[in-house]
Amino acid sequence: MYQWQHGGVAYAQGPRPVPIVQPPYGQYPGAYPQQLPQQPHHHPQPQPHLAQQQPQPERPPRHSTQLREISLEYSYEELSASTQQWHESQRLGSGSYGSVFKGELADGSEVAIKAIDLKALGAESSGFEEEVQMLSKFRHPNLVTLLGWAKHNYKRYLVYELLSGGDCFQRLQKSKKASAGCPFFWFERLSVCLDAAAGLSHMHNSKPKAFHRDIKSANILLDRHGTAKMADFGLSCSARSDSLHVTVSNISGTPGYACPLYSQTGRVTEGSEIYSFGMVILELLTGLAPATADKTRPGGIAYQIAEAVAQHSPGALDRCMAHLDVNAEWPSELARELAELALRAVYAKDEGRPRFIELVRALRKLNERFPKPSQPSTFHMRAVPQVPQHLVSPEQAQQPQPQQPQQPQQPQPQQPAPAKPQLQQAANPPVQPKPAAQPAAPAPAQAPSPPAPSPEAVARPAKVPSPVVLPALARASATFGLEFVSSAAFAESAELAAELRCLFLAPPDDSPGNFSFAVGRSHQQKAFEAWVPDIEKQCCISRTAFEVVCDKVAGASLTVKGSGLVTLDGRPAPKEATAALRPGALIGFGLDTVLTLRFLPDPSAASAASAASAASASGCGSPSSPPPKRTVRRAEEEEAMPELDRSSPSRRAGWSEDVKPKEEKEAQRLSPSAGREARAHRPTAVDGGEVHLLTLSPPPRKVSRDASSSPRALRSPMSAQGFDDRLASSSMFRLELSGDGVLEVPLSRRRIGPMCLRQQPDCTLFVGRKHQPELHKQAVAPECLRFMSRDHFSIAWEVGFRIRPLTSNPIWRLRRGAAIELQRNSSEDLVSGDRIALGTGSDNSPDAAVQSLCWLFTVEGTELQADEGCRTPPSPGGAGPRVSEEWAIRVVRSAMERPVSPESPMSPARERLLSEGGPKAKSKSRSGLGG
Ligand SMILES: Nc1ncnc2c1ncn2[C@@H]1O[C@H](COP(=O)(O)OP(=O)(O)OP(=O)(O)O)[C@@H](O)[C@H]1O
Repeated sequence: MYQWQHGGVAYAQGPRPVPIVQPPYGQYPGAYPQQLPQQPHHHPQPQPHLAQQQPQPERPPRHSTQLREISLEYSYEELSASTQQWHESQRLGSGSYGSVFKGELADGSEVAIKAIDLKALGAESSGFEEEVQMLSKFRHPNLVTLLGWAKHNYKRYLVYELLSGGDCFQRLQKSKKASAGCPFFWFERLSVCLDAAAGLSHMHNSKPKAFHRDIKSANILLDRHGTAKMADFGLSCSARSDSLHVTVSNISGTPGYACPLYSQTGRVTEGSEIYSFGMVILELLTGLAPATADKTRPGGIAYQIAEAVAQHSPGALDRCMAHLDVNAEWPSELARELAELALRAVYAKDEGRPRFIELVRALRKLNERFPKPSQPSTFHMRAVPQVPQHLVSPEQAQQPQPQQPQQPQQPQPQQPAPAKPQLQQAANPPVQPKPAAQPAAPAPAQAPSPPAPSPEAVARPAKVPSPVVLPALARASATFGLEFVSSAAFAESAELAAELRCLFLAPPDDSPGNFSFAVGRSHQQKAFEAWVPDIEKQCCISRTAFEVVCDKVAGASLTVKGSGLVTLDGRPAPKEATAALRPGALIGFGLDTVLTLRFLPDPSAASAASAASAASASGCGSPSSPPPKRTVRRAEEEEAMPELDRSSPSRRAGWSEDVKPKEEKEAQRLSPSAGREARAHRPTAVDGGEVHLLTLSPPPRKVSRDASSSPRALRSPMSAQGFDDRLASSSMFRLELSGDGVLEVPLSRRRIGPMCLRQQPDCTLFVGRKHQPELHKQAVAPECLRFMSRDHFSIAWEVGFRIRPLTSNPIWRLRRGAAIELQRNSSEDLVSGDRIALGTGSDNSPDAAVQSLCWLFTVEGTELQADEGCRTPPSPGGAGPRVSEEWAIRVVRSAMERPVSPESPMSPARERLLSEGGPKAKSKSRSGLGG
């Protein structure tokens, strides 16, 4: 076992993924033998440490003249001076060749210098010449630029442009640690895929064809703007003339990424490179490592992707979707398409894999279709000085301070600690994480002066202050607070430890007027984990769920950032929508409201209440004292909150007089009853009659009357005009689950909505076990639940409602008795009264499926008017579409007895019968009844 360092970051104990050496390993996946070499070495022979024990015969360096002709030769002295004599502080990282140092050349340009020891590696296997030759041949924005080289005795140096964003592998690792404050979002990962594919495509489409041979995330470097470039060409080689492959004798690469066919035969093809690239895409999608140290077997290697995704077995796509890296916040549709592409790339047979040019085109299209969100996430906003972010959870202050995201590789000069509010320091000095111990550095000839801050660093905005903790005494100085109200695990705050009852948020002393706080699982990780211990339920809360912007003039507002549903006073707030935050506003998370917090502009009140309730909970309260408000009179307090705030000017600390009327108006609009309602129906916060969108951008769109998708074209059972009008005016719909597989629970527990999508073009409702875990658990019989996908389908508004299946399980849409099977990833229109029948494994026909499990889609205000005598009987689980079998058979028979011409529109009641009638109705409908 050994500690593996990569780019200055120490990773799991155990062997680093090692290059492949002959003889080729057996069958993939998971077939690499346990006796993999333990020492990282890039080139098969000789191994570095062995070479040191048995020195190679001295040979003069070769090919200098030839290299001089193709690339610039630097003097050793210049490189040495640029790196402060190879000072440890300049080391960017180490690979199998040696180390890479950051240097500043005499002209001020920053470079990365790779030092290669030929004595240790051998001239033939160092890859030095290959790299110079290959990189000198190519000039491409997505291939690292080699500026030149140098030699000194048995040392060789490669001088590259400096890519200060670090490598992708490191970036992924850091994104997993919430404390590192370095998220790696889906749009960044997608852009990395496109960039890297473009660089590789350039190599493969050149003449002669060039092969990288070591494609992996660690060899994709990022510049400071996030552009990805392929690096490390030590193993690269070119084909002869027009040949499409090269057969090599030294089969090298990295396990987990290397194509199994290549590792068996030594035959390098574009397909083998595509395979490695496909593994990189899977790695970026899932955050899993293609190969990593196996913690359970000393010296063993775990193939996480092969184990989790089993890319060569049926169902790989669903498994990949189930293992998506939540840190990336992948949009489901994009992730699915990207996963499909990746799985094609790692297809077992070379011929079935796409070529790089295809990959580039497909990735470019995805980049266009899924552009980077217009409003930068909090992570990016942190680079803007006026938007500091403070996390004031006591636990998180114990964690290491976040690093600057754009400069993960660069050794930073010691920065003065950010100023903290004096009161906080006095009362409870925050724990400062100790600086990581530097590895012992060879003593430099002269004590080096600390590296001067780069021009880039000087130009960079002031470092954002780190999260601080507000100790108990300082809480009164906090500007805002988020108070715990209830969660799926805790009915009230008194059940929680006192310090978890309210998050206090405060700007630093030196902050300008406005500031913002990001709220979500990555920012207040410990608090969210404590509030919602169930991991499945935590998935409903985005890592960056929303951002609170505190503007001293305009007041506080909330902007939804994540894809997890956020409700404000029981009303769904679409992504990127901004709403004013009234004092006491209730903020809910997830469709099933797994958590409710209350926004407090002046947390001192909450502090007092928390203290009182803590005292009560711990039995310290005076026996004669009145019961603490928080535990006993929560409902009254919620209602009184806006009133209290209006009546008490002191509670308006930091709020401009100018905004009072607006704020009061807002408080009135979001009436106390809204909060009450949200709490009363905790399992479905969007439940309730009056749900509408908050302040929206862009403004509501007019409904298009496009003939193909207009409600009229869909042959609505309502009078055409009436339907259109209603649809145009209604933006609400609901989904109700029914069928034999549904447990007898009240309607509110098997219903999603009413909710609104229409005014937000990119707002999508996702349905599946992952998205409504509570509803599925409560409403679906366990035997059905077993077969249900985590991602079932999505509903979005695009002129009309559209449904898009996301699962490989069969799904049917039933309309007026006619069933169509929906194809995964292709969308179909959805109109009020449609049923979405879910195949649950055994029920692989629409007839059986609708009987066992289906969603009824209803647009508010367009409910079908059933004929007299044919009304749906009350469902055993409450009002709703569920019908008893006996009733269904009866009404289906009566419906069948009435002749209906296919041309003439059916009566709504008949449609309803057929769509609810079960197997017999369906078989009849296909034989002509349903048209
Ligand atoms: N041009 C560059 N700019 C900035 N950092 C770089 C540059 N080239 C390499 N590095 C960093 O230096 C470190 C070592 O890189 P190197 O290519 O030697 O090893 P590796 O690719 O990580 O491992 P191996 O060579 O064993 O596959 C990596 O962390 C990489 O991110």
